[in-house]
Amino acid sequence: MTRSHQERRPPMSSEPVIAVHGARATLGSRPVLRGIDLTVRHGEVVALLGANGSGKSTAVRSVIGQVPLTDGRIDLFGTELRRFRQWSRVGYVPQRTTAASGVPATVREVVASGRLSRARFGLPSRADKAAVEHAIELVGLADRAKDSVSALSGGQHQRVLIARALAAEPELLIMDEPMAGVDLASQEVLAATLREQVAAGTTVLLVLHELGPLEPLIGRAVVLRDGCVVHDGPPPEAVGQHALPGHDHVHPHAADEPLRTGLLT
Ligand SMILES: Nc1ncnc2c1ncn2[C@@H]1O[C@H](COP(=O)(O)OP(=O)(O)OP(=O)(O)O)[C@@H](O)[C@H]1O
Repeated sequence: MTRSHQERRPPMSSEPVIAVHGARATLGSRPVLRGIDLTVRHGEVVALLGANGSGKSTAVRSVIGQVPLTDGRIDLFGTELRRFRQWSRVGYVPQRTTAASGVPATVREVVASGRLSRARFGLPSRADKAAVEHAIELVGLADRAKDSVSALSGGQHQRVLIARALAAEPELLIMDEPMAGVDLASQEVLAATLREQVAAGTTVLLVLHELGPLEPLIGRAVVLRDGCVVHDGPPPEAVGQHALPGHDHVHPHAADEPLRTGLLT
């Protein structure tokens, strides 16, 4: 990332970046998280793995405050979630949806929206604009910056979402299945982008259904089953080949999904 990104980093703290203790959450009447513990320390790259419906998305959505806990506690950067306000330190890339957004925003506008949490006094500063351009370059879309996002492929959409998260130069990047439905060329761009973030010291929590091209970056894997952690340690070797014991993940983004997907939903 940029020099300013490196310089901006606070001194290494012994506080975990994410600390989840005994987290329970219910969606509808269904207990989806059933007492999860998860700790992510500064500079770690942690993959959250598990079968469809095991609670991965719910777990990361609870970490960013989108799903309330019925029990347990979550701290971000040493602050209890309900008192945490420093959201510009956190970049979030949601799971890609297939709903059309219909929003005729350009690539640059969508990426710039990710910088709003850092902009002061309303107008974007020179540094804000530079960070937006840098994020667009990182994901290899500089030549598409003025194009409407509705003209992009699914993989390019995903790159825009990631650039939007990177525009704020977050210290913690949380991504929900960033490789889902992404073509090989975009996967390589995303892996290179992530490598650069990790080298700059960014802490990363990723929901994945296979390690794939990100495998060399992953330091630890946490595997969920039925809302419980069943493994927390080295990435299971066979995950890249879909051979995790009990693996029954069916990918939600099948090849026949529409190319145009909702960016802002
Ligand atoms: N809004 C909701 N209301 C009720 N149940 C829900 C809701 N959202 C998710 N669920 C259920 O909660 C469970 C966990 O869902 P979640 O999306 O966290 O799983 P996941 O591990 O991320 O799955 P996937 O790999 O398919 O994305 C599933 O059984 C799902 O059907």
